[in-house]
Amino acid sequence: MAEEKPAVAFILGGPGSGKGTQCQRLVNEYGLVHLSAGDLLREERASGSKDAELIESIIREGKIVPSEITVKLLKNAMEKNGWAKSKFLIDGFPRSQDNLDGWNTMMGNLVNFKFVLFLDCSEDIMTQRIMKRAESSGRSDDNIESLKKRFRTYIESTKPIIDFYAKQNKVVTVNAERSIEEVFEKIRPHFTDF
Ligand SMILES: Nc1ncnc2c1ncn2[C@@H]1O[C@H](COP(=O)(O)OP(=O)(O)OP(=O)(O)O)[C@@H](O)[C@H]1O
Ligand SMILES: Nc1ccn([C@H]2C[C@H](O)[C@@H](COP(=O)(O)O)O2)c(=O)n1
Ligand SMILES: [Mg+2]
Repeated sequence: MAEEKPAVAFILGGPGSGKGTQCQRLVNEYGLVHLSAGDLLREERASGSKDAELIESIIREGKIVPSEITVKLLKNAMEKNGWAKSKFLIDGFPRSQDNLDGWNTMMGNLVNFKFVLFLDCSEDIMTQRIMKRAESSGRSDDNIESLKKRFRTYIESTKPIIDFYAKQNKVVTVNAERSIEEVFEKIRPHFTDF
């Protein structure tokens, strides 16, 4: 019998829109598996692998790591979590056409892609949140110079991916400017049958 395909939702939005925060809420509520592409890249950087320096320079510059690296990390993490048994929230991916092409080539036929959750938030609010987070996060890209570059990358490379999925009616857009609880209440119904 053919193996069941894991359900996948992509969670997208600008830096500080609340992707990680809302994924954690969904994990607590529905037992989904949260995989943050950024977290996996930071772990890979910390492991000192051959890609570590490249990942660090790209993260600091607010650019996007090549899909060969990121898709492999995501696939490994999905396998570790139990391939077909799990339902995955993939946070911060695909962030570019290269990410999307790499995913389609390596994973397209292996998963049951459901939809993109887009957390829509103004740059002003995202800046306030990231600068607050910077006080304790220790992230090398939580500073105003890197943040400006991340916003540029978001507009130039990630927004077109969200638009691409929107044209196929595959995007659930949620206003992410409200409190954590209010945002979660808007998101929750979309995951009851996920
Ligand atoms: N709705 C909200 N209202 C107020 N603060 C929020 C809200 N959502 C998240 N935050 C706070 O904003 C900061 C950024 O949130 P989070 O890390 O979830 O964003 P993100 O989209 O994952 O960002 P990044 O892309 O940089 O990883 C955190 O400190 C978080 O506690
Ligand atoms: N698909 C991805 C996701 C993340 N990165 C890099 C570049 C981002 O600025 C950084 C942090 O990601 P976040 O934790 O903010 O989601 O990680 C990437 O290159 N490709
Ligand atoms: Mg995050």
